[in-house]
Amino acid sequence: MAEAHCLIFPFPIQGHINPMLQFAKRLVHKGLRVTLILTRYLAKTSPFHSPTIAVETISNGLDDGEPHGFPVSSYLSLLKEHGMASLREALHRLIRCGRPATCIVYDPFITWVPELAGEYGIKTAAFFTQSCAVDYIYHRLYSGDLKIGEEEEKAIELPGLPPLLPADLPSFVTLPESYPSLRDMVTDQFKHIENVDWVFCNTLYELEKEVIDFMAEHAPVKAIGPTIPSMYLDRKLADDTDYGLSVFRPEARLCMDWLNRQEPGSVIYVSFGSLAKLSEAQTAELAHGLKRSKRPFLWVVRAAEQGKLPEGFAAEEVPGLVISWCPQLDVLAHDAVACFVTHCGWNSTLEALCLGVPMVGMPQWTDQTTNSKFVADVWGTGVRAVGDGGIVGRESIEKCIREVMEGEKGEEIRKNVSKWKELAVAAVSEGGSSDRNIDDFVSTLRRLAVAAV
Ligand SMILES: O=c1ccn([C@@H]2O[C@H](COP(=O)(O)OP(=O)(O)O[C@H]3O[C@H](CO)[C@@H](O)[C@H](O)[C@H]3O)[C@@H](O)[C@H]2O)c(=O)[nH]1
Repeated sequence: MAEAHCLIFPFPIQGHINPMLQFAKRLVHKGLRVTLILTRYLAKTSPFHSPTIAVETISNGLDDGEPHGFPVSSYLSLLKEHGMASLREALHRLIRCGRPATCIVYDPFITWVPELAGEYGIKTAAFFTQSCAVDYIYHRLYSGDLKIGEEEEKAIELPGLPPLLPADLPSFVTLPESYPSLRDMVTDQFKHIENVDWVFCNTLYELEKEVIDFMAEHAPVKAIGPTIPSMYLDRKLADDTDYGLSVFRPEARLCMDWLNRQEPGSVIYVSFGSLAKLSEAQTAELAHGLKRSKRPFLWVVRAAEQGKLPEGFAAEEVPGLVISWCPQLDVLAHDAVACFVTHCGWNSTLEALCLGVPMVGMPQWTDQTTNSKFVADVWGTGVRAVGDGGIVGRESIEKCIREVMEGEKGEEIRKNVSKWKELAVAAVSEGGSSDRNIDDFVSTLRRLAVAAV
Protein backbone atom coordinates (compact mmCIF):
# COMPACT_ATOMS: atom_id res chain seq x y z
CA MET A 1 0.00 0.00 0.00
CA ALA A 2 1.24 3.54 -0.76
CA GLU A 3 2.74 5.16 2.28
CA ALA A 4 2.15 8.82 3.19
CA HIS A 5 5.41 10.74 3.53
CA CYS A 6 5.67 14.11 5.20
CA LEU A 7 8.66 16.45 4.83
CA ILE A 8 9.38 18.97 7.59
CA PHE A 9 11.32 22.05 6.53
CA PRO A 10 12.22 24.46 9.38
CA PHE A 11 14.02 27.78 9.06
CA PRO A 12 17.45 26.88 10.47
CA ILE A 13 17.43 28.71 13.81
CA GLN A 14 16.95 27.13 17.24
CA GLY A 15 13.58 28.69 18.06
CA HIS A 16 12.11 27.34 14.80
CA ILE A 17 13.84 23.95 14.64
CA ASN A 18 12.67 22.96 18.14
CA PRO A 19 8.90 23.18 17.58
CA MET A 20 8.96 21.73 14.05
CA LEU A 21 11.13 18.80 15.06
CA GLN A 22 8.81 18.04 17.95
CA PHE A 23 5.85 18.12 15.59
CA ALA A 24 7.76 15.66 13.37
CA LYS A 25 8.11 13.30 16.33
CA ARG A 26 4.37 13.43 16.99
CA LEU A 27 3.72 12.50 13.35
CA VAL A 28 6.13 9.58 13.58
CA HIS A 29 4.40 8.44 16.75
CA LYS A 30 1.15 8.33 14.76
CA GLY A 31 2.84 6.04 12.25
CA LEU A 32 3.72 8.54 9.51
CA ARG A 33 6.97 8.44 7.53
CA VAL A 34 8.80 11.72 8.13
CA THR A 35 11.89 13.35 6.64
CA LEU A 36 13.52 16.46 8.07
CA ILE A 37 15.03 18.99 5.64
CA LEU A 38 18.17 20.67 6.99
CA THR A 39 20.73 22.95 5.41
CA ARG A 40 24.05 21.21 4.82
CA TYR A 41 25.85 23.62 7.11
CA LEU A 42 23.46 22.97 9.99
CA ALA A 43 23.56 19.20 9.46
CA LYS A 44 27.35 19.36 9.59
CA THR A 45 27.67 21.61 12.64
CA SER A 46 24.71 20.33 14.71
CA PRO A 47 24.32 16.67 13.78
CA PHE A 48 20.89 15.14 14.16
CA HIS A 49 20.50 11.38 14.52
CA SER A 50 17.20 9.62 14.83
CA PRO A 51 16.18 6.02 14.20
CA THR A 52 12.76 7.17 13.01
CA ILE A 53 13.22 10.51 11.24
CA ALA A 54 15.24 10.58 8.00
CA VAL A 55 17.21 13.66 6.96
CA GLU A 56 17.62 15.25 3.53
CA THR A 57 20.08 18.11 3.27
CA ILE A 58 19.83 21.09 0.98
CA SER A 59 22.22 23.89 0.16
CA ASN A 60 21.81 27.52 1.16
CA GLY A 61 24.94 28.49 -0.76
CA LEU A 62 26.87 28.69 2.53
CA ASP A 63 27.67 25.02 3.01
CA ASP A 64 31.17 25.65 4.37
CA GLY A 65 30.33 28.38 6.82
CA GLU A 66 27.76 31.03 7.59
CA PRO A 67 29.44 34.38 8.30
CA HIS A 68 28.46 35.90 11.64
CA GLY A 69 25.95 38.73 11.21
CA PHE A 70 25.17 37.86 7.57
CA PRO A 71 22.23 40.12 6.51
CA VAL A 72 18.94 38.27 6.65
CA SER A 73 17.74 39.52 3.25
CA SER A 74 20.91 38.16 1.58
CA TYR A 75 20.50 34.90 3.51
CA LEU A 76 16.91 34.52 2.27
CA SER A 77 17.98 35.21 -1.34
CA LEU A 78 20.73 32.59 -1.14
CA LEU A 79 18.39 30.09 0.48
CA LYS A 80 15.94 30.63 -2.35
CA GLU A 81 18.55 30.44 -5.09
CA HIS A 82 20.34 27.32 -3.85
CA GLY A 83 17.65 25.77 -1.67
CA MET A 84 15.02 25.61 -4.42
CA ALA A 85 17.36 23.71 -6.73
CA SER A 86 18.52 21.28 -4.08
CA LEU A 87 15.03 20.71 -2.67
CA ARG A 88 13.97 19.83 -6.22
CA GLU A 89 16.82 17.29 -6.37
CA ALA A 90 15.74 15.87 -3.00
CA LEU A 91 12.13 15.52 -4.21
CA HIS A 92 13.35 13.63 -7.30
CA ARG A 93 15.56 11.42 -5.17
CA LEU A 94 12.58 10.51 -2.97
CA ILE A 95 10.46 9.70 -6.05
CA ARG A 96 13.22 7.45 -7.41
CA CYS A 97 13.46 5.61 -4.07
CA GLY A 98 9.71 4.99 -4.07
CA ARG A 99 9.09 7.40 -1.16
CA PRO A 100 7.50 10.42 -2.86
CA ALA A 101 6.50 13.30 -0.60
CA THR A 102 2.79 13.64 0.13
CA CYS A 103 3.09 16.93 2.02
CA ILE A 104 5.70 19.52 3.03
CA VAL A 105 5.25 21.19 6.39
CA TYR A 106 7.31 24.33 5.89
CA ASP A 107 8.36 27.33 7.90
CA PRO A 108 6.60 30.33 6.31
CA PHE A 109 9.85 32.35 6.54
CA ILE A 110 10.73 30.21 3.48
CA THR A 111 8.03 31.68 1.27
CA TRP A 112 8.83 29.82 -1.96
CA VAL A 113 7.94 26.32 -0.76
CA PRO A 114 4.22 26.22 -1.76
CA GLU A 115 5.02 27.21 -5.34
CA LEU A 116 7.62 24.49 -5.69
CA ALA A 117 5.44 21.89 -3.98
CA GLY A 118 2.59 22.83 -6.31
CA GLU A 119 4.69 21.84 -9.33
CA TYR A 120 4.92 18.33 -7.92
CA GLY A 121 1.34 18.07 -6.73
CA ILE A 122 2.55 17.95 -3.11
CA LYS A 123 0.30 19.37 -0.37
CA THR A 124 1.64 22.12 1.88
CA ALA A 125 1.19 23.10 5.49
CA ALA A 126 2.59 26.37 6.82
CA PHE A 127 3.90 25.92 10.36
CA PHE A 128 3.88 29.15 12.36
CA THR A 129 6.31 29.10 15.26
CA GLN A 130 4.82 32.06 17.09
CA SER A 131 1.58 32.63 18.96
CA CYS A 132 -1.66 32.89 17.00
CA ALA A 133 -2.19 36.38 18.38
CA VAL A 134 1.13 37.48 16.90
CA ASP A 135 0.48 35.68 13.60
CA TYR A 136 -2.84 37.46 13.33
CA ILE A 137 -1.26 40.88 14.02
CA TYR A 138 1.42 40.20 11.36
CA HIS A 139 -1.31 39.22 8.93
CA ARG A 140 -3.01 42.56 9.50
CA LEU A 141 0.32 44.26 8.91
CA TYR A 142 0.81 42.27 5.70
CA SER A 143 -2.66 43.25 4.49
CA GLY A 144 -1.75 46.90 5.09
CA ASP A 145 -4.63 47.65 7.44
CA LEU A 146 -2.64 47.98 10.65
CA LYS A 147 -0.88 51.30 10.88
CA ILE A 148 0.33 52.70 14.17
CA GLY A 149 1.58 56.28 14.24
CA GLU A 150 4.71 56.93 16.27
CA GLU A 151 2.79 59.16 18.64
CA GLU A 152 -0.04 56.69 19.12
CA GLU A 153 -0.83 56.03 22.77
CA LYS A 154 -4.33 54.57 22.58
CA ALA A 155 -5.02 50.84 22.77
CA ILE A 156 -6.01 49.25 19.48
CA GLU A 157 -8.89 46.79 19.24
CA LEU A 158 -8.61 43.77 16.98
CA PRO A 159 -11.11 40.91 16.78
CA GLY A 160 -10.22 37.98 19.04
CA LEU A 161 -7.59 39.95 20.96
CA PRO A 162 -7.65 42.05 24.14
CA PRO A 163 -7.08 45.81 23.71
CA LEU A 164 -3.38 46.24 22.95
CA LEU A 165 -1.31 49.33 23.71
CA PRO A 166 1.56 50.12 21.33
CA ALA A 167 3.98 48.68 23.91
CA ASP A 168 2.11 45.35 23.71
CA LEU A 169 2.38 45.04 19.94
CA PRO A 170 5.29 43.27 18.20
CA SER A 171 8.19 45.71 17.80
CA PHE A 172 8.04 45.44 13.99
CA VAL A 173 4.60 47.09 14.12
CA THR A 174 5.52 50.01 16.34
CA LEU A 175 9.10 50.49 15.13
CA PRO A 176 8.80 49.78 11.39
CA GLU A 177 12.19 51.31 10.65
CA SER A 178 14.08 49.24 13.24
CA TYR A 179 14.74 46.07 11.25
CA PRO A 180 13.11 46.44 7.81
CA SER A 181 14.35 43.08 6.46
CA LEU A 182 13.07 41.19 9.47
CA ARG A 183 9.78 43.05 9.29
CA ASP A 184 9.49 41.98 5.65
CA MET A 185 10.32 38.42 6.67
CA VAL A 186 7.52 38.22 9.25
CA THR A 187 4.94 39.81 6.99
CA ASP A 188 6.00 37.82 3.91
CA GLN A 189 5.04 34.68 5.84
CA PHE A 190 1.57 35.27 4.44
CA LYS A 191 2.64 35.24 0.81
CA HIS A 192 0.93 32.28 -0.85
CA ILE A 193 -0.94 31.50 2.36
CA GLU A 194 -4.19 31.26 0.39
CA ASN A 195 -2.67 28.33 -1.54
CA VAL A 196 -1.65 26.18 1.44
CA ASP A 197 -3.70 23.26 2.63
CA TRP A 198 -3.13 23.66 6.38
CA VAL A 199 -1.95 26.43 8.67
CA PHE A 200 -0.47 24.94 11.84
CA CYS A 201 0.16 27.03 14.93
CA ASN A 202 2.38 26.00 17.80
CA THR A 203 -0.20 26.78 20.45
CA LEU A 204 -3.14 25.09 22.12
CA TYR A 205 -6.71 25.98 21.32
CA GLU A 206 -7.60 26.60 24.97
CA LEU A 207 -4.86 29.22 25.30
CA GLU A 208 -5.85 31.33 22.28
CA LYS A 209 -9.43 30.26 21.64
CA GLU A 210 -10.86 33.64 20.57
CA VAL A 211 -8.22 34.52 18.02
CA ILE A 212 -8.05 30.95 16.66
CA ASP A 213 -11.84 30.90 16.16
CA PHE A 214 -11.64 34.22 14.36
CA MET A 215 -8.73 33.17 12.12
CA ALA A 216 -10.31 29.81 11.35
CA GLU A 217 -13.14 31.66 9.57
CA HIS A 218 -10.57 32.81 6.99
CA ALA A 219 -7.89 30.11 6.82
CA PRO A 220 -7.45 26.40 7.68
CA VAL A 221 -5.83 27.22 11.05
CA LYS A 222 -5.18 24.34 13.46
CA ALA A 223 -3.48 24.45 16.85
CA ILE A 224 -1.11 21.50 17.25
CA GLY A 225 0.95 22.50 20.28
CA PRO A 226 2.50 22.90 22.63
CA THR A 227 5.44 21.20 20.93
CA ILE A 228 7.35 20.30 24.07
CA PRO A 229 9.16 16.94 24.29
CA SER A 230 6.65 14.37 25.45
CA MET A 231 8.52 13.39 28.63
CA TYR A 232 7.81 16.87 30.02
CA LEU A 233 4.17 16.78 28.98
CA ASP A 234 2.04 13.71 28.31
CA ARG A 235 4.85 11.11 28.65
CA LYS A 236 3.43 9.26 25.65
CA LEU A 237 6.50 9.16 23.38
CA ALA A 238 9.15 6.95 24.94
CA ASP A 239 12.64 8.55 25.07
CA ASP A 240 11.38 11.93 23.87
CA THR A 241 13.36 13.73 26.53
CA ASP A 242 14.85 16.62 24.56
CA TYR A 243 14.45 18.51 21.31
CA GLY A 244 17.21 16.50 19.67
CA LEU A 245 19.09 19.16 17.74
CA SER A 246 21.00 21.86 19.58
CA VAL A 247 22.76 24.67 17.78
CA PHE A 248 24.60 25.53 21.04
CA ARG A 249 26.42 23.13 23.34
CA PRO A 250 24.77 23.00 26.78
CA GLU A 251 26.90 23.02 29.94
CA ALA A 252 24.54 20.37 31.25
CA ARG A 253 26.59 18.69 33.97
CA LEU A 254 27.79 21.95 35.53
CA CYS A 255 24.34 23.42 35.55
CA MET A 256 22.43 20.39 36.84
CA ASP A 257 25.01 19.67 39.57
CA TRP A 258 24.69 23.25 40.74
CA LEU A 259 20.86 23.10 40.67
CA ASN A 260 20.87 19.86 42.64
CA ARG A 261 22.64 21.70 45.46
CA GLN A 262 19.94 24.41 45.73
CA GLU A 263 16.88 24.46 47.99
CA PRO A 264 13.52 23.57 46.41
CA GLY A 265 11.67 26.63 45.11
CA SER A 266 14.63 28.98 45.60
CA VAL A 267 16.30 29.60 42.21
CA ILE A 268 15.73 32.35 39.63
CA TYR A 269 16.46 31.04 36.13
CA VAL A 270 17.40 33.74 33.59
CA SER A 271 17.64 33.34 29.84
CA PHE A 272 16.99 35.46 26.76
CA GLY A 273 16.96 32.67 24.18
CA SER A 274 19.18 32.12 21.19
CA LEU A 275 19.11 35.51 19.44
CA ALA A 276 18.56 38.48 21.78
CA LYS A 277 21.52 40.75 22.52
CA LEU A 278 21.19 42.80 25.69
CA SER A 279 23.03 46.11 25.82
CA GLU A 280 25.89 46.42 28.27
CA ALA A 281 23.81 48.81 30.38
CA GLN A 282 20.86 46.40 30.50
CA THR A 283 23.15 43.49 31.36
CA ALA A 284 24.53 45.50 34.28
CA GLU A 285 21.03 46.39 35.57
CA LEU A 286 20.02 42.75 35.39
CA ALA A 287 23.16 41.66 37.23
CA HIS A 288 22.42 44.16 40.02
CA GLY A 289 18.71 43.25 40.08
CA LEU A 290 19.61 39.60 40.59
CA LYS A 291 22.05 40.42 43.36
CA ARG A 292 19.47 42.61 45.10
CA SER A 293 16.91 39.80 45.06
CA LYS A 294 19.31 37.86 47.34
CA ARG A 295 18.35 34.56 45.81
CA PRO A 296 20.43 31.99 43.94
CA PHE A 297 20.26 32.48 40.20
CA LEU A 298 21.20 30.51 37.12
CA TRP A 299 21.86 32.89 34.22
CA VAL A 300 22.39 31.86 30.61
CA VAL A 301 24.66 34.36 28.87
CA ARG A 302 25.71 33.10 25.45
CA ALA A 303 29.49 32.93 24.97
CA ALA A 304 29.49 35.88 22.54
CA GLU A 305 27.63 38.03 25.10
CA GLN A 306 29.66 37.27 28.22
CA GLY A 307 31.97 40.25 27.64
CA LYS A 308 29.02 42.51 28.57
CA LEU A 309 28.85 41.27 32.16
CA PRO A 310 30.01 43.87 34.70
CA GLU A 311 33.72 43.54 35.35
CA GLY A 312 34.44 40.95 38.02
CA PHE A 313 30.77 39.92 38.20
CA ALA A 314 31.31 36.21 37.59
CA ALA A 315 34.12 36.12 40.13
CA GLU A 316 32.22 38.06 42.80
CA GLU A 317 30.66 36.40 45.81
CA VAL A 318 27.20 36.12 44.30
CA PRO A 319 24.97 33.13 44.93
CA GLY A 320 24.69 32.43 41.25
CA LEU A 321 26.02 30.59 38.24
CA VAL A 322 26.54 32.05 34.76
CA ILE A 323 26.64 29.52 31.93
CA SER A 324 26.68 29.82 28.16
CA TRP A 325 23.78 27.44 27.38
CA CYS A 326 21.77 24.95 29.41
CA PRO A 327 19.29 22.11 28.91
CA GLN A 328 16.41 24.54 29.46
CA LEU A 329 13.66 21.96 29.84
CA ASP A 330 15.59 20.13 32.58
CA VAL A 331 16.19 23.42 34.30
CA LEU A 332 12.54 24.52 34.17
CA ALA A 333 11.43 21.07 35.36
CA HIS A 334 13.84 21.12 38.34
CA ASP A 335 12.14 21.62 41.69
CA ALA A 336 14.75 24.19 42.77
CA VAL A 337 13.58 26.61 40.07
CA ALA A 338 10.84 29.02 41.17
CA CYS A 339 10.95 31.88 38.68
CA PHE A 340 11.97 32.43 35.06
CA VAL A 341 13.28 35.84 34.01
CA THR A 342 12.73 35.57 30.28
CA HIS A 343 12.67 37.51 27.02
CA CYS A 344 9.33 35.76 26.34
CA GLY A 345 10.37 34.05 23.12
CA TRP A 346 7.41 31.87 22.20
CA ASN A 347 9.13 28.56 22.92
CA SER A 348 10.35 29.72 26.33
CA THR A 349 6.89 31.08 27.13
CA LEU A 350 5.23 27.76 26.28
CA GLU A 351 7.91 25.76 28.09
CA ALA A 352 7.45 27.77 31.30
CA LEU A 353 3.70 27.37 31.01
CA CYS A 354 3.94 23.60 30.48
CA LEU A 355 6.47 23.10 33.26
CA GLY A 356 4.63 25.34 35.69
CA VAL A 357 7.23 28.09 36.20
CA PRO A 358 6.06 31.70 36.89
CA MET A 359 7.66 34.29 34.62
CA VAL A 360 9.14 37.77 34.82
CA GLY A 361 8.91 39.03 31.25
CA MET A 362 11.66 41.28 29.94
CA PRO A 363 10.72 41.35 26.25
CA GLN A 364 13.38 42.65 23.87
CA TRP A 365 11.80 42.82 20.45
CA THR A 366 9.65 41.08 17.76
CA ASP A 367 6.80 38.97 19.21
CA GLN A 368 8.18 39.02 22.76
CA THR A 369 6.33 42.20 23.76
CA THR A 370 2.98 40.64 22.84
CA ASN A 371 3.80 37.32 24.51
CA SER A 372 4.72 39.19 27.66
CA LYS A 373 1.41 41.09 27.61
CA PHE A 374 -0.51 37.81 27.45
CA VAL A 375 1.61 36.24 30.21
CA ALA A 376 0.97 39.14 32.56
CA ASP A 377 -2.58 40.23 31.72
CA VAL A 378 -4.38 37.41 29.93
CA TRP A 379 -3.06 34.12 31.30
CA GLY A 380 -1.85 35.53 34.63
CA THR A 381 1.29 33.38 34.65
CA GLY A 382 3.75 36.16 35.42
CA VAL A 383 4.50 39.87 35.43
CA ARG A 384 6.21 42.21 33.00
CA ALA A 385 9.22 44.26 34.05
CA VAL A 386 8.84 47.72 32.60
CA GLY A 387 11.77 49.89 31.67
CA ASP A 388 12.51 53.55 31.58
CA GLY A 389 13.86 54.78 28.24
CA GLY A 390 14.29 51.22 27.00
CA ILE A 391 16.27 49.92 30.00
CA VAL A 392 14.65 47.95 32.80
CA GLY A 393 16.26 49.11 36.02
CA ARG A 394 17.59 46.97 38.87
CA GLU A 395 14.80 48.06 41.26
CA SER A 396 12.10 47.05 38.82
CA ILE A 397 13.75 43.67 38.22
CA GLU A 398 14.05 43.01 41.94
CA LYS A 399 10.43 44.07 42.54
CA CYS A 400 9.10 41.79 39.80
CA ILE A 401 11.09 38.81 41.07
CA ARG A 402 9.69 39.35 44.57
CA GLU A 403 6.18 39.72 43.15
CA VAL A 404 6.19 36.32 41.44
CA MET A 405 8.04 34.52 44.25
CA GLU A 406 6.33 35.98 47.30
CA GLY A 407 2.95 37.03 48.71
CA GLU A 408 -0.60 36.86 47.38
CA LYS A 409 0.23 37.80 43.81
CA GLY A 410 2.85 35.02 43.68
CA GLU A 411 0.27 32.57 45.02
CA GLU A 412 -2.26 33.57 42.37
CA ILE A 413 0.34 33.27 39.59
CA ARG A 414 1.31 29.78 40.76
CA LYS A 415 -2.37 28.73 40.69
CA ASN A 416 -2.76 30.03 37.13
CA VAL A 417 0.43 28.31 36.01
CA SER A 418 -0.84 24.97 37.37
CA LYS A 419 -4.15 25.42 35.55
CA TRP A 420 -2.45 26.09 32.19
CA LYS A 421 -0.03 23.24 32.71
CA GLU A 422 -2.97 20.82 33.07
CA LEU A 423 -4.67 22.22 29.98
CA ALA A 424 -1.44 21.92 27.96
CA VAL A 425 -1.03 18.26 28.93
CA ALA A 426 -4.69 17.59 28.08
CA ALA A 427 -4.35 19.25 24.64
CA VAL A 428 -1.64 16.85 23.45
CA SER A 429 -2.94 13.77 25.27
CA GLU A 430 -5.08 11.26 23.41
CA GLY A 431 -8.32 12.92 22.28
CA GLY A 432 -7.13 16.40 23.32
CA SER A 433 -7.64 19.41 21.04
CA SER A 434 -4.14 19.38 19.48
CA ASP A 435 -3.99 15.60 19.33
CA ARG A 436 -7.23 15.49 17.32
CA ASN A 437 -5.89 18.05 14.85
CA ILE A 438 -2.73 15.98 14.36
CA ASP A 439 -4.85 12.83 13.90
CA ASP A 440 -6.96 14.54 11.23
CA PHE A 441 -3.83 15.65 9.39
CA VAL A 442 -2.31 12.16 9.46
CA SER A 443 -5.55 10.51 8.26
CA THR A 444 -5.84 12.98 5.39
CA LEU A 445 -2.26 12.34 4.27
CA ARG A 446 -2.86 8.60 4.36
CA ARG A 447 -5.98 8.96 2.20
CA LEU A 448 -4.05 11.17 -0.24
CA ALA A 449 -1.21 8.65 -0.52
CA VAL A 450 -3.64 5.84 -1.30
CA ALA A 451 -5.53 7.97 -3.84
CA ALA A 452 -2.26 8.90 -5.57
CA VAL A 453 -1.45 5.28 -6.52
O1 LIG B 1 20.21 27.93 27.56
C1 LIG B 1 19.24 27.69 26.82
C2 LIG B 1 18.39 28.70 26.31
C3 LIG B 1 17.36 28.34 25.47
N1 LIG B 1 17.16 27.04 25.14
C4 LIG B 1 16.06 26.65 24.22
O2 LIG B 1 16.11 27.49 23.07
C5 LIG B 1 14.78 27.77 22.64
C6 LIG B 1 14.65 29.28 22.56
O3 LIG B 1 13.47 29.60 21.89
P1 LIG B 1 12.65 30.95 22.20
O4 LIG B 1 12.36 31.05 23.63
O5 LIG B 1 11.46 30.97 21.31
O6 LIG B 1 13.65 32.12 21.89
P2 LIG B 1 14.55 32.48 20.58
O7 LIG B 1 15.61 31.52 20.40
O8 LIG B 1 14.95 33.88 20.82
O9 LIG B 1 13.48 32.37 19.38
C7 LIG B 1 13.17 33.17 18.25
O10 LIG B 1 12.08 32.45 17.65
C8 LIG B 1 10.88 32.38 18.43
C9 LIG B 1 9.87 31.57 17.64
O11 LIG B 1 9.61 32.16 16.41
C10 LIG B 1 10.36 33.78 18.76
O12 LIG B 1 9.21 33.70 19.58
C11 LIG B 1 11.46 34.58 19.46
O13 LIG B 1 11.02 35.89 19.75
C12 LIG B 1 12.70 34.60 18.56
O14 LIG B 1 13.72 35.35 19.18
C13 LIG B 1 13.83 27.16 23.67
O15 LIG B 1 13.28 25.97 23.14
C14 LIG B 1 14.71 26.85 24.86
O16 LIG B 1 14.34 25.67 25.56
C15 LIG B 1 17.98 26.05 25.64
O17 LIG B 1 17.81 24.87 25.35
N2 LIG B 1 19.01 26.42 26.45
